[in-house]
Amino acid sequence: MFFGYMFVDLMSPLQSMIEAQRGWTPDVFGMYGSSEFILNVFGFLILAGIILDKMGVRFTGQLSASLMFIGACLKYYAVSDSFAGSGIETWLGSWWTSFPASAKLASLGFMIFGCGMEMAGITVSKAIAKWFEGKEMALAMGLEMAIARVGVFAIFSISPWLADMAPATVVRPVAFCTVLLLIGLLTFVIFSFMDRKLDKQLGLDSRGGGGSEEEFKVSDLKYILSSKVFWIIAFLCVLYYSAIFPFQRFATNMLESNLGVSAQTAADIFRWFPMGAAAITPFLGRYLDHKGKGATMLILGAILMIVCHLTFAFVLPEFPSKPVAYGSIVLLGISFSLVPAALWPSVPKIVETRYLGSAYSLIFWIQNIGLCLFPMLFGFALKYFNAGRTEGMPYDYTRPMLIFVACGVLAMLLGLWLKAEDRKKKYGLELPNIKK
Ligand SMILES: NCCCC[C@H](NC(=O)[C@@H](N)CCCCN)C(=O)O
Repeated sequence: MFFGYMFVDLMSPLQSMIEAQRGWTPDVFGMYGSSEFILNVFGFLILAGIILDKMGVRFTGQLSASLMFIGACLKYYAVSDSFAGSGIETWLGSWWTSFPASAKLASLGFMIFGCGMEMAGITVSKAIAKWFEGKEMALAMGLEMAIARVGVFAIFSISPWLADMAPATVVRPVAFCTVLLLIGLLTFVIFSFMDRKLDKQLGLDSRGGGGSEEEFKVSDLKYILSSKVFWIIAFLCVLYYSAIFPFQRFATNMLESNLGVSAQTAADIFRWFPMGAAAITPFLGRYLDHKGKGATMLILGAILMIVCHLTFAFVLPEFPSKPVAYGSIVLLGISFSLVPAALWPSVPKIVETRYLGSAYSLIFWIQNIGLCLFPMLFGFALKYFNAGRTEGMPYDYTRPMLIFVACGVLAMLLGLWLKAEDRKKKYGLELPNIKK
């Protein structure tokens, strides 16, 4: 997860450089960002959930880590100098000419990587639920997400530094993260041995099944799809995350434009966002394990996000102050701890373990639709509202940012609805995870 999250965001602080070196304008950059989710949206994630519930965490984990590595290799080739001037580049550049050939192949690589990354995400969640059932599950998930956030922090620091080394190039950070993904694949193989040992101790079969619960059947999906609370969680998830991950991709340039600073300085400010989240998420997970209050945490997280995005939209352009920028980013980090820390451990409370993988995959699927559309929508909004902008001028982010504010408002309303449903139907979303 650490290396995966690094790979996802390695281009984020390099928007200006990739525009200068490979001609990726903001709309191209936005579409490239969306490509991570395209195959998932067109059904791969549903299949991934079924594979996970049928084949178990070890097989699915190794398959997903392999896909991540293959996708990364393709993306590396797309931005490399050997691709520039090749026959493939000529052919890819001969159609849909407004979208550069390097962006087309990099997007294909990112699509394959994205399948592996999301499949790994659900696999890891199911593995944690298996290893920590009735124990410190939220803390374990919180730590996993904290490690992922440290990855984002690390890449926001390392990527511009690697890219800026003479001769400045976007290729170096891509190559670096591709090697890390190979190491990630090897670490999952090691985990698989440990997981097999756990199964032996628990008396489970080679796929981690065969305990007291029934085996998963594809028809079980109907139990998930007919649950109202499942849909509330899924829509809350898509709205909340659509205002976080797509924003993350544009945040460096937003700060660059609003504060009038360099890309490096903007990335230096923004990298504290995942760090804030990394520091707090495990504590909130622990709180949830011992005290509960999951639904309340979701509402609070959405409110904090609204405040932050309003600040980026209206306050920063008027008062381009670094303390205001840092303050809002730390606050957004707190929001980004509250929601994930409460959201993911809530899923095992509303569905049975045998179809937990499919429940996670359906939530990820709906979330991926948002993550796929929002960078495009935001990229187009940015271009539309900056129609008169000339090369080198800062972008105006005020009106595009309202897209993210609206997501926050809707997520907050869903959080309130979820809390009301929980009070009525007693899912235990406000109760601690640890059973004494
Ligand atoms: N075991 C993973 C729990 C979910 C963590 C969550 N990630 C997602 O929701 C992903 N579907 C989206 C990741 C987008 C970047 N690739 C998180 O909070 O990071």
